[in-house]
Amino acid sequence: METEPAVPHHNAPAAGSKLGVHYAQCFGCGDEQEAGLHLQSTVGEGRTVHSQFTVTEAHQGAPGLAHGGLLACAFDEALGATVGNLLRKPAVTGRLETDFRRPVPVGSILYIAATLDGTAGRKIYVSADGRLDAEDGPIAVRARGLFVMVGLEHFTTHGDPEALEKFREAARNNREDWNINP
Ligand SMILES: CCCCCCCCCCCCCC(=O)SCCNC(=O)CCNC(=O)[C@H](O)C(C)(C)COP(=O)(O)OP(=O)(O)OC[C@H]1O[C@@H](n2cnc3c(N)ncnc32)[C@H](O)[C@@H]1OP(=O)(O)O
Repeated sequence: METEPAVPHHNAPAAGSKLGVHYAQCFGCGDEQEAGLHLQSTVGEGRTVHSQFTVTEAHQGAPGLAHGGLLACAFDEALGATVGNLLRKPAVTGRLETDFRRPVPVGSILYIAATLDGTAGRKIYVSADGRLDAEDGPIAVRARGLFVMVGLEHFTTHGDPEALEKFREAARNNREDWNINP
């Protein structure tokens, strides 16, 4: 199947919109996860989303340095937020590749710029660069992801239906519409 350009949903948030927490318990963005990454994201121009993540002592691997797995988590979240908010269709990570180019010290801010690269049927291709301490800082991490669109039953079958209902209620209160039938 040919890859086509990804077209943002007509109700996708406009450039400049700050994206809220999608789920309070999410390790990537949730505000009820004390040691979580607390990623904050804003929609950029075109098919981009910009996210920031401050590396704390809770995120160490080697002393004073971010753990690579947590950096991969930050990219999973940033790429997932890009897919979910721009396409507004439920999708899960099928594949995530990360290149770690520079060490990321505790106290750094990682500036992650993610772009929707294309779609092929249910597959969504997305990639991101993470720069150290400034939007034009040196690239520390690069990632490419393949997300796969799923129906809502993916979450009701495998996840926690009660928590999912609260999530949907919050989305309804925010008047967010999801296309749940990719
Ligand atoms: C309001 C909006 C707010 C939104 C905010 C949201 C923010 C969210 C932030 C959250 C961030 C965190 C996000 C997370 O952390 S999501 C959590 C981590 N991910 C998962 O748990 C997913 C687990 N995997 C699965 O459930 C299934 O394997 C899926 C659903 C992915 C596919 O199983 P399914 O049976 O349904 O489909 P299929 O197997 O026929 O595959 C379909 C197509 O895909 C291709 N394929 C599949 N896998 C791979 C692979 N690894 N490499 C290359 N290709 C792969 C496959 O070849 C096929 O292609 P084709 O043959 O058609 O060409």
